[in-house]
Amino acid sequence: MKTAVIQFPGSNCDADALHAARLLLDQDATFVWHTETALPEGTELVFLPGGFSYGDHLRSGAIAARSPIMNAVKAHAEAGGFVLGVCNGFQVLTESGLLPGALSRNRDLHFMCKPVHLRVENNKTAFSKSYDAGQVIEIPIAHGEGNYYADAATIAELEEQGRVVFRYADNPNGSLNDIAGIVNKRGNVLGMMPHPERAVELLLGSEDGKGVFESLKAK
Ligand SMILES: NC(=O)CC[C@H](N)C(=O)O
Repeated sequence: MKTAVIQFPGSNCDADALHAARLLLDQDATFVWHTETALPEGTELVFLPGGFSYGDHLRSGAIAARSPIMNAVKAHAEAGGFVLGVCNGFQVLTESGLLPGALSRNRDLHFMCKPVHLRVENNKTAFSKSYDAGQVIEIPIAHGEGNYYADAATIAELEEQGRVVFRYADNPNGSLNDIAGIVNKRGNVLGMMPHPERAVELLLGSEDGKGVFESLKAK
């Protein structure tokens, strides 16, 4: 699966994202700088990595969401292409309107960096089909603003449509309904705060994140 990893000033999980993509999806995965206006020909997956784009100035992901490459990312998503946003990438997706809701300061106002347990709530999506329904996986979080919020109608819609893909087993940040990852209505855009790319080899402590990439590969 041909993958483009978008780099913003302040991205810091871009190398890990590229490594995971090359390991599990496609040797030819490439970086794309945020000032570009087009994705490489034939891109199937856009990977928005974690980090502190623009130093989290204004709000996490707010400036990155308005960078030139995002027009191409939106067009890619509208055409049905896959988009995976992890951590700051999830924040960029909510800020750009590709996913609903917002990520606000963690409940305890601390940056948190630790492995957490997630329950796979929906294993029918292109990003989760290699997991079992209800499977509990261990993937690290590393964020200060991962507290998922949306209005009650949006939360109800996400739940009714099975769009909560990953839920925290032990909510670390105050996210409504323990939400750790959601998909858009069409199912081709996933945002999640935990970092699957940091859990793709046992050397890293867990390989439970591999399923996200293996699901995409099997799509
Ligand atoms: N690892 C990350 O992507 C950090 C995300 C974000 N800037 C935060 O701290 O909330």
